Amino acid sequence: MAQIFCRVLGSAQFPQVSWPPPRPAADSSSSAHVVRCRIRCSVSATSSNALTGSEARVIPWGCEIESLESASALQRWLSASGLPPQKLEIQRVDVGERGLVALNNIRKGEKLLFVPPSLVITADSEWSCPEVGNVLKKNSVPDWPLLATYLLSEASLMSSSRWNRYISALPRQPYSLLYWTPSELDTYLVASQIRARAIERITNVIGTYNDLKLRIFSKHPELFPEEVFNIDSFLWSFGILFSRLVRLPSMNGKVALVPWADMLNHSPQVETFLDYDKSSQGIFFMTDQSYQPGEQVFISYGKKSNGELLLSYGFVPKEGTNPNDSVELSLSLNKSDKCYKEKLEALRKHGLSTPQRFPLQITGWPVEMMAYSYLVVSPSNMSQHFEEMAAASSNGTALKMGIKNPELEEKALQFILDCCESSISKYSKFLEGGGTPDSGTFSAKQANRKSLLKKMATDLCTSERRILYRTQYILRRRLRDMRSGELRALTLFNGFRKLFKQ
Ligand SMILES: C[S@@+](CC[C@H](N)C(=O)[O-])C[C@H]1O[C@@H](n2cnc3c(N)ncnc32)[C@H](O)[C@@H]1O
Repeated sequence: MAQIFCRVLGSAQFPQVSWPPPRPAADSSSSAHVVRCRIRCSVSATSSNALTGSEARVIPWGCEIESLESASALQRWLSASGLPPQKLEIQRVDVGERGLVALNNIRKGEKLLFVPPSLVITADSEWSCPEVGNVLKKNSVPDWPLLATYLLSEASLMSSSRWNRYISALPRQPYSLLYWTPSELDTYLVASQIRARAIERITNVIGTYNDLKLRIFSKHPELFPEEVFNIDSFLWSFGILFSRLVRLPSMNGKVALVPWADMLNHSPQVETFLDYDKSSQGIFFMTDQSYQPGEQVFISYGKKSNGELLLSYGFVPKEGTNPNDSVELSLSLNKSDKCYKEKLEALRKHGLSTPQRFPLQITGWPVEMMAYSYLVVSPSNMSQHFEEMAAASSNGTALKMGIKNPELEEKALQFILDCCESSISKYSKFLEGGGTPDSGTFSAKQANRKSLLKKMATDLCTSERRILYRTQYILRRRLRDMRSGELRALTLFNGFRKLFKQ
């Protein structure tokens, strides 16, 4: 399948920005104009920060996600600005707070939306403060940080920006893992590998912001005032990109924010995605099921696991409804292994390391994980095969029969089973213990947030443990069959021996 929201990252993380060293500073003669036109936003410190757990500034843009007022204003503005009449309307919905709901009968295979390019935000969009955009472009800032800065620059201009209606309807406080504090990640996601992915992502966003600040913002303080371009506002704008940006296959993979289309929620049961229609010159999608009036219409954000959906979009689908769900199992070389160094070297040569994470699905595990396990349990007399095992762990090529033998296979399966069981026990400790008890007193808002995060973490951990239980069951059965097969062979052999002795 081609692309959908935030496909740009796939399973990898945000690419750290590194572009050529800054060129000579931009002409600052126009900066007075920029300062005049930018409405300085006063921000207050009330909520806790995803990075340090310290006090952070409240974002003054956007709205509460359940707010329909700003969504209706957005709808009116879009219609007046060239959005053709729609068969859909923004409404409060059961899944996803606000969503697009069918106004008429919609057939399977129908094309919907047709958002014109003039209503789409891309890296080529005009800046209300062109001086700001020019500095970023002169410094060859890549699309993602450029769009994050664009959003903030336009947001700070409020009604002077043409995107005011759009920005006012964006959620002020999304719940993606980008906004969880380190202590929330540690408390609620201690068992899940998604915690490490969240930390990687937060670190990358901070690194990107620091790069921008060092190379550009600090050199043009009149264009990039700290009140607007700070780490808290960047976390917000990156959060908006992670949860709403689309990559359009028919526009050579161009990334875009598509107002109106980005009100569509995700369903793991549909496969349709947004794209550009060359003939009608608009962003559209083709329904892959029919809808009756009043029903919510969905698209797919991609074949993502529940953990990946929580990471970028801040929600976990209902248990058992996501056919693309998976859980990562972390495998490590044994530090006391005589061949530890040799094995690690072979892994590194193929872009792997220790520990290494592999995705398990309810339907099975990747061949790469099996090859990695062979390498972990191989004795030193198999060192001539380490290289081949490491390669297979990386690219999934089949191991030769000479390497695969029943004894080693049994050891490898037992190793995976042990890792699975130790992971299950971490999940059970969290799920049955309910995490570390909350200490201190909280405002109603803080208590609300805590119970929401805890619910999402519990849903995620329950779905991940379910996959681990299934894997454990299959591994145990396979080992039992192997062992009973060995036993049968041994009994048969002893029977023959007795026969020949007689
Ligand atoms: C592209 S926006 C969709 C519009 C969004 N509901 C709104 O009101 O702005 C993506 C966000 O919608 C919500 N969302 C999308 N699909 C969802 C689902 N299946 N269940 C719960 N929330 C969902 C999440 O908050 C996600 O970050």
